[in-house]
Amino acid sequence: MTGTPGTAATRDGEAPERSPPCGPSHDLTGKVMLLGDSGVGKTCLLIRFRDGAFLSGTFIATVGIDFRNKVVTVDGVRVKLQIWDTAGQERFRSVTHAYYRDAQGKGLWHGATPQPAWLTEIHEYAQRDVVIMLLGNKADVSSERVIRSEDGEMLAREYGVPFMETSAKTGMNVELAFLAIAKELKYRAGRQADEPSFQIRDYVESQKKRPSCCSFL
Ligand SMILES: Nc1nc2c(ncn2[C@@H]2O[C@H](COP(=O)(O)OP(=O)(O)OP(=O)(O)O)[C@@H](O)[C@H]2O)c(=O)[nH]1
Ligand SMILES: [Mg+2]
Repeated sequence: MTGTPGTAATRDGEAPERSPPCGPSHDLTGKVMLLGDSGVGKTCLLIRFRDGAFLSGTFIATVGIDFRNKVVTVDGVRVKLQIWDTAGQERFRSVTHAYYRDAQGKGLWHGATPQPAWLTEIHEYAQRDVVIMLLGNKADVSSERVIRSEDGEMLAREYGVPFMETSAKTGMNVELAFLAIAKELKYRAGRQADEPSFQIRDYVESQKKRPSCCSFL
């Protein structure tokens, strides 16, 4: 869908993209960016989604920007998500801004408190019709979870974006977060005549799991 930086690049251990004899491996491509403060779990969410594993142990902050591809099938359409994992540290901000322009989907992951500043950044640097999703990661950590959830819901309502809590540790809602973006991109790419309209916020609300709760209730 876009000529994005790195589209033709290959990673260590990742084969260069070639079409198999029977046709291309996907029907459309979308670029997704993960944004948020350092340590909120962006890289872990990507690894959970891509490889089904959790990176526990020593925290290694991302330097600059990195990407992984994953093809998902939504409603019979294969969508290649090119997922850009940005560094949350302030000193890399100018590097990551350069990549905003071509992204169709963005995930904002927040740890303890929602960060409206990231939404302001997206509006400043990204395309107008970018798909934004607000995620509250580390939902498996019980402390302050409910407060976080309420804050997240409120911020999401204010900005008109979907919100869900995720956990890279348990996998909760991780697949859904990426699939919802893939569905939206597929819907935008070409709606069939008999296809019902797709509202990403309604879809997320109907599908998301809520953290099983709460020690003080
Ligand atoms: N309990 C719990 N810990 C998590 C979760 N996600 C990430 N972590 C931990 O949080 C720390 C930071 O995770 P990263 O994914 O590296 O954070 P990041 O957002 O990529 O940070 P930067 O690359 O600096 O922007 C690591 O120690 C992870 O093990 C989660 O869902 N639950
Ligand atoms: Mg990282």
